[in-house]
Formats: sequence, C-alpha cells, structure tokens
Amino acid sequence: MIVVDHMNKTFKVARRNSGISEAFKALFHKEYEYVRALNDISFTIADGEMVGYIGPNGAGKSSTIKVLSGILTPDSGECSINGRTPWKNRIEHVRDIGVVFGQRSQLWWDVPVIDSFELLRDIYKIPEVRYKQNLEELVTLLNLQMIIKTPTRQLSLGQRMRCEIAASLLHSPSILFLDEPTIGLDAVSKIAVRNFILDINKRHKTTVILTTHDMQDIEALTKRIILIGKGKILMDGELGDMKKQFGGYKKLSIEYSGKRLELCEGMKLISHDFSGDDKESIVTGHAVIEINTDVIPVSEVISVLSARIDLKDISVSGSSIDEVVVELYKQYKI
Ligand SMILES: Nc1ncnc2c1ncn2[C@@H]1O[C@H](COP(=O)(O)OP(=O)(O)OP(=O)(O)O)[C@@H](O)[C@H]1O
Repeated sequence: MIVVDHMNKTFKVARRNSGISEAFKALFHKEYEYVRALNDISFTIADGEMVGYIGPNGAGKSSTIKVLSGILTPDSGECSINGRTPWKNRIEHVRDIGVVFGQRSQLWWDVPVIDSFELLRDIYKIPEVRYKQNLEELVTLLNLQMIIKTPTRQLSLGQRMRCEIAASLLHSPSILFLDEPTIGLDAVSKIAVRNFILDINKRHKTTVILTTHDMQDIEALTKRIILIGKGKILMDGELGDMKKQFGGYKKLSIEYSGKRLELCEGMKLISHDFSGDDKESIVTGHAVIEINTDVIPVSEVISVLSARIDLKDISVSGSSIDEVVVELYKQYKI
C-alpha cells in the first residue's frame, strides 16, 4: 500500500544571464529561483494496482518517483510504502521496490549483463534458489537468451530496456516504479514490454506506477490515472471516465457523391477533397467531419447527410487517447 499525504518539494535553482561579465558577477553574488516541483500532493495506491502517472514536461512526475523510491527527501509531508518511509528506511525499502528510469541505466556499462545481474544478486542478498528461479523466468519472458552475455554498452535501446526491467525485478519487489519505460523503443519492443508488465502484474500482483508521455502505454496498461501539473495533483480517476468527459467528439470519415456537402450544428469539417464543381454539379469527395456528440448523435448526422448526398463509404472513430489528453491539459491550463 502506498500512501502519500500532503507532500511538498521545492528546488533552489541558481540563475544568471549569459556572458562572461555575468559569470564573473555570479562568482560574488548568486541569484536563486525556487521551483515548486511538488505542491501538496496526496494519493493512495492499493496493492496490485497499476496506475498511470501523467502530466506534461516538468510537471513533477520524476520528482514524485524519486521521493517514492527514497532517492529524494521531500521538504514536508508524509509517505508510507508498505508501512515504511522511503527516505528514512532506505535499505529495507529498496528490497520492496524495483525502479526503471527509461533515461538512465542501472546496469554496469562495460560488463556483460549477466555480471550486472550477479552484482545485484549480491547487493540485494537474493537467496541463490530465488535468484535462479527469477533469472530463468525473466530471461524467458523478456527473451534475453541472446543478449545476456553482451556488455550493456553494446546493446540496442530496446535490448537494454528489457535488461533494465529484468534487473529491477530480480529481487521480486512487490512494487515497480517505471519512469518512461518505453521511451525511444520501436513498436515491437514497446508491445513486448507492455505485455510483460501486464503479465507480472497479473501473476505476481506487482503494484505498478507508470509515468509516460506515451498514451498508448497508459491505454494498454492502466485503468486509473493520476494527472499532475505544475506540481499539483489535478485529477485522479478512471481512464474510462476521463475519456467520456474529455473525448465527447467522434470523427466521421465519408466517401460520397452528390451535390454540395452541407453541415449542421455540432458538425465541423476537418478535411475535404472533392472533384467537380461543388456549387452546381454532382461532385465526388472524401470528407472528415468532427461531430460533437453532445449536440448531435452520430445516427442523426448520418441521416442528415444521406438526405443530401449519396454515402458510398463511412467510418466512425472516437477521439484518440492523445486527443483526449490534449483536451485534458487544455482544460487544466497546463
Ligand atoms: N535536481 C533538481 N534541481 C532543480 N530543479 C529540479 C530538479 N529536479 C527537478 N527539478 C525541477 O522540478 C520540476 C519538476 O521536474 P520533474 O523532473 O519532476 O518533471 P517531470 O514531470 O518528470 O518532467 P518530464 O516529463 O520532462 O520528465 C521541473 O521544473 C524541474 O526543472
């Protein structure tokens, strides 16, 4: 169980203008600015839950993960993870958690991956039998057989990320923090990583907190999302509800022939290609229309259109998860 209660963190950042004279001045008089990375944040995450922690750049996601993993001490507020305070009980705490920072490596750069794994076994004092079992499972599920003897620096990004995830799980943690685990991965590697995370959550009931800008990760993995912006928790709820609230638009794509395309209230033309003179003669065309379903249902749009034109082909799609998130960020002005 993770309980975060009214947590705050402010960074003091040195600022100066460019130029040699400014650099010289800064030797004697430094100017500082305060950045409020976490502003009174609170949330609770139950055992076995998978939560997407989202927000724009600089929102405070990594700072939260750093506090939860014991790397950073907050200025005030409480945090209890399985009954421990991460920054106070660091040694016991790290046995309970696995952390993957997509942009940083926990593997030793110049040695084969298996050597890094063995070092981690010694650091975490993982019993030999458990280590062997976990290693075998992770090597199979993450398909590491061919790369485990290669030095980390010679691995591709996708190969390294699979090794990073394995490294974070060797000691069977009950909680996994994933900070942008699919950043820079190709489609095949992304899907492999997502499937693996789903699998360990299902089989081992591992609690997963995932920060990402990849909304397909969120859609594939989590039901609950927590939105952070400018250090504040702005929303905490079901992904499905968020889609309903912010995704009230449908896109209608039509191939048609007939006279002029006329729209009514609740319909907006996104794109329109047509042949012929659209004022007088029969035209054939392709149009994409955005429908505000709060104003007019899709069925009515189709009947309005088909009264005027001959619909040859038609497809309807909802707002993509990215569009929903753009709406969400707009709404909260972040
Ligand atoms: N060590 C630090 N020193 C000074 N400022 C910091 C430090 N770490 C983070 N910050 C600032 O705190 C704010 C939150 O940063 P954080 O890295 O948590 O954001 P984020 O949501 O993870 O962003 P991104 O999506 O870009 O990774 C930013 O304004 C950042 O500049």
